Amino acid sequence: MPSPSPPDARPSNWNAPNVITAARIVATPFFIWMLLADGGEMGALRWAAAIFFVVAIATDALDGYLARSRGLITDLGKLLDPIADKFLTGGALVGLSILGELPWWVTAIVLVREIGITIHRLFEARSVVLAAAWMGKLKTVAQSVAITLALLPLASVLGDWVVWVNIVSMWIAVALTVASGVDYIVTVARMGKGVR
Ligand SMILES: O=P(O)(O)OC[C@H](O)CO
Repeated sequence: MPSPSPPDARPSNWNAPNVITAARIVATPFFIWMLLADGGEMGALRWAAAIFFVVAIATDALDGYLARSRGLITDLGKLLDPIADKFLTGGALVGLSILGELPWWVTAIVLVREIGITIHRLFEARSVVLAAAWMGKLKTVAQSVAITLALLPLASVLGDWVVWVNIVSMWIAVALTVASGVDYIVTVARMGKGVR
């Protein structure tokens, strides 16, 4: 009599958290189109783009929670989730710079860090999959807050002080982007030397 095959302990790559992450990647070009189509006019499409961004960021928290709480953490998820975050935040920053609402140097610093770390993470994945560190997650939160403030046409409703809050939040996001990039490089260097 054939013995029952042992249950596969590894979760499938195409589980709910990873499907949500992939959906975020597929939907991001639509967000960029809405942002640019409004031409900085702060009309309905701009509101739609801002709401899309907030919902997409919320699903980022949701898929992370689902993966951790249901034991659905996979190597694919560890690679895909940061890529989805970078595609969304990078797309928002490029869109804001194209619209003339954000200096290109801010977008350039963030893109260099994000693309550099992504390429390195994909390269390293042949031997070890490096999940996001706490500082990288904090950086993503700071970027999300700054971008949300930049996307929402709040200054016309609440006053110019919102602009200053946005500028400060963007500085914090850029500082954390650089700091978490350095943290990533130091961690990888220490791993290379066998230090944990
Ligand atoms: O800084 P990274 O590249 O590790 O990515 C952080 C993630 O986006 C956090 O969800």
